[in-house]
Amino acid sequence: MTSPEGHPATGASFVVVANRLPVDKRTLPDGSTVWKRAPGGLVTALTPTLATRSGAWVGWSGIPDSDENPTVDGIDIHAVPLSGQEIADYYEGFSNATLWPLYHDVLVKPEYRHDWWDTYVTVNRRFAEEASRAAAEGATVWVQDYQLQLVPAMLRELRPDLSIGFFLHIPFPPRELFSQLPWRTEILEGMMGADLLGFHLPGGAENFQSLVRRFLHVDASRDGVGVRDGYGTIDYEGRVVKVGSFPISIDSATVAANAAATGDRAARIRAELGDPDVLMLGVDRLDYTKGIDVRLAGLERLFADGRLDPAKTVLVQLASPSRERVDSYIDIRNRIEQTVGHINGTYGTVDHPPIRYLLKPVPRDELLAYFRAADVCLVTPLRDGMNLVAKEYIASRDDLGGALVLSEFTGAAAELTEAYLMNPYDERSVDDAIEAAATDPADVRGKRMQALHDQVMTNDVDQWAQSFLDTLAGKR
Ligand SMILES: Nc1ncnc2c1ncn2[C@@H]1O[C@H](COP(=O)(O)OP(=O)(O)O)[C@@H](O)[C@H]1O
Ligand SMILES: O=P(O)(O)OC[C@H]1O[C@H](O[C@H]2O[C@H](CO)[C@@H](O)[C@H](O)[C@H]2O)[C@H](O)[C@@H](O)[C@@H]1O
Repeated sequence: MTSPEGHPATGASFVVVANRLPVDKRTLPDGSTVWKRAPGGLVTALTPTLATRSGAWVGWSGIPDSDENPTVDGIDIHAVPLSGQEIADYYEGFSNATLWPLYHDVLVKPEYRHDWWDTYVTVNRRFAEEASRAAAEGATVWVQDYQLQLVPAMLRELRPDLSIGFFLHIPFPPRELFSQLPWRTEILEGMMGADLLGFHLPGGAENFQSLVRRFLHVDASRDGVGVRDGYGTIDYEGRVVKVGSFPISIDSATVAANAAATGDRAARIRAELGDPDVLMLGVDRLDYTKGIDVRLAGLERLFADGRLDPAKTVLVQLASPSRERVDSYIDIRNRIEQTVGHINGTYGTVDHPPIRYLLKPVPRDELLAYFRAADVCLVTPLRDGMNLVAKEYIASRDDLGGALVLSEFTGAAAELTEAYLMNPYDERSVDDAIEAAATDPADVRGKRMQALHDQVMTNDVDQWAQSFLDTLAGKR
């Protein structure tokens, strides 16, 4: 059934459009398969809104050529199928070998390929068409992230009745870097299809305003953008587009409760590791942005200089495989594995290698037990949009144990100012922060953790979603 305007009368009044669906296909021991809700912060944050507003989620399953549409926990799934070639060109290529490095300070050289761009346009159109089919007349549609920057304008053209939001989860680069992009005007025009554009930090929003002034020749407000309110405005094609800063967070209360319930697993982890004086932890997707190499180099210097004792220190590095066919990811994996081998070979003994490295995702409860066990969590990215690991570690520590070493180049550093902040480009800063976090007196570390814990418990992911959606709805 369609409305007089030809839009689905029974569609969803709230639609999320994201590269990934919020579900995973799992294989059971008997070989059968089931779809399960993926344990991500975004789906947790949006589940109440999805349930109360008859919501739908448009995305890719992560599997080539799959168009199964399972309903999981009441979420109406609209799968967007991608062929193997499209995964190579749109996801691994344009999204993760062009945009990802360009938006992360050109840490590796972005590849600018016209065939990848053509597939990015084709796939963005497919997402927009599926969102158009899913949305009821006048619905709110929230488009997520750099993989789908053309969707807002494509969707507005198909469905001018919709209220469209867009949120970028990674940094938005300054003019000097963004201008490299051969399709810079098209990307900006694509994003400007939204009614509200959200970034983690005011700086990203202000970079965007500067770029649309330069390349789209539009009038963008010049007052600073505030955090969660005080948005900027851009006059564009007879509409006013809002631009704001909405730092994402985690489901803090659930993380805190589940971490506290891990029981004595944290103590057993320490015992299994030989009861070290200092247990350090790294938890990351294996990505060159995350600075896993930075923390390994810092640890090696601290061992070499006698500032930390390798016999009494353990670093557990939990890494989850990511974008494994992209060259820069193959390179960083090789470099990290070589360095781990070098440090263990040089500073370890047969029964005490100081670094324990795992390349596989760890089950959620086990991860929370590691957070509870660790004296120091090392979050050392060269650039990161937010970094939820930092917030998960802090939420896990209602016992006020532990200390967070945090790179200034993460979005999280803007709020988590009581962390042991460091500049990953400055060896002295790296070494001093790691050493201080490991050796400061318990009362100093406890006070810092108290302030961090209060911050993360007060600002959770529900607040993030509500502040964005209220601003989109004109309530703020
Ligand atoms: N080895 C791992 N095992 C299980 N979960 C992981 C692992 N590494 C990262 N994660 C989870 O993935 C998420 C990473 O989010 P974030 O730090 O924001 O970075 P990104 O989204 O860039 O990977 C967190 O929820 C974290 O707990
Ligand atoms: O989908 P993948 O290619 O496997 O990558 C996983 C996600 O990585 C990126 O995460 C970002 O979003 C986080 C939440 O806002 C933020 O904390 C982090 O700093 C970002 O890197 C990416 O933006 C997502 O689209 C990916 O799904």
